[in-house]
Amino acid sequence: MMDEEAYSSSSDGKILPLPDAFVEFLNENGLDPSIYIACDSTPRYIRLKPGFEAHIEEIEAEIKCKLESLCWLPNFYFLPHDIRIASSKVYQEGKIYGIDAASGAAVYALDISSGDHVLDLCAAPGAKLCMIADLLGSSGSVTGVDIAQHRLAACRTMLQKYALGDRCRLFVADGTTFSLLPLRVCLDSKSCEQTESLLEGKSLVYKEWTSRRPWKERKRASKVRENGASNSQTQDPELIFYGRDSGVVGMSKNEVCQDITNYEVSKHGYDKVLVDAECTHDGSIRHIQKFEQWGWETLHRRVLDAERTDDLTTLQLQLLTNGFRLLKVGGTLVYSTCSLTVAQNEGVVEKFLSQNGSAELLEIDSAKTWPCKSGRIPRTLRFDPSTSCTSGLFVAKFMKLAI
Ligand SMILES: C[S@@+](CC[C@H](N)C(=O)[O-])C[C@H]1O[C@@H](n2cnc3c(N)ncnc32)[C@H](O)[C@@H]1O
Repeated sequence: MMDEEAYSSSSDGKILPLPDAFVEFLNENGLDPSIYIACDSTPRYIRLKPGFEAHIEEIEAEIKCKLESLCWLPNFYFLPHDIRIASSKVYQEGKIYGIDAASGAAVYALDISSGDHVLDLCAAPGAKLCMIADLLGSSGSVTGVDIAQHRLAACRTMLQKYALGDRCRLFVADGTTFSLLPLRVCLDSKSCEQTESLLEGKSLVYKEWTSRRPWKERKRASKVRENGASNSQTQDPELIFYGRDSGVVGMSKNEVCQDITNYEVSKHGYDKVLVDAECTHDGSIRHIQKFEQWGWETLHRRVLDAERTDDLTTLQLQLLTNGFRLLKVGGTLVYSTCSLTVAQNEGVVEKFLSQNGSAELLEIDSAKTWPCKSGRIPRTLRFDPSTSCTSGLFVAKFMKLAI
């Protein structure tokens, strides 16, 4: 339980289970602290893996509760607070997984079609990446990038658990400088049967991925990581996973990691990019609640510190700019954060638009039936617990125009 002194009152006199410093942070950022009152009643959600619709009764029997579907998002169900799914067979087999409905909406905003090549620039731990891979079906590809190796390793585990990795590649890399194209050209022209051979010039080709990598290869990767730790700007992307249909199998390292020109990007860049950027997580009620265990004193350093917020907005703009650079002309990008502050959302969007003449802010068509509010810039969206019965999320969508 929280300390008595950790309670604070909102402008309408309601008692909030939040420390004064956090309420002050919300007030400074123009956020209504009372949205956090709904935190205890905000539902949890699960997504049913497509193809398992006929198994719903079996799933209900196993988790011992009736599942109510969410009317505005396909395959999403409410999960009562007292139901635990982690030890259930259906969860362990990957038929259901926990993901907030607002996160699901950000992925739907991408409007993924079969055959798309998708880049997820801040992919770990991977709930959105799994959903992207799910929506992609049996063509196209998804490339996940994250700077945190251990978090991306968790994402790899999740992809394997849900059997969604066939068309995925995962790179440990800095999303602000990541510069690899999708392997669309190669996917069209190469067959996986060339895997066992060596290419001319003795360049090694990637064989089918296995978790049991040869000792020499693991040593090389850890050396690269060590060197990179002292000079993260020049670190090469490290491929930590690729599926059998990701286009990597049968390719040489040089082919996978080749340099690109702007002309190539405009034609062969990604069809869709998700930049679910690092942020202060202040919109994620469950994240804020964790400070009860971590100690409210750490909230200042992790969320409220103005210097950290300035660094974050710079990082967010760089991630958005680089994600947009890797988009082909006519492609679309979704920028999202689980912060509700203006600086990390509309502030970043405004700066980005002023620096990128080929970016157009798009209306998100599917959002017409979503229970969310418009952001301070028209066409942007805000989810929050009291409006949407979800965690807080900001979503903006852009298209790359030919100029
Ligand atoms: C909000 S989380 C992403 C959540 C993820 N999209 C999901 O659905 O599970 C932000 C992620 O950005 C990553 N990150 C932070 N700085 C980065 C950078 N410069 N390049 C790539 N990823 C970065 C963090 O490691 C973190 O995993």
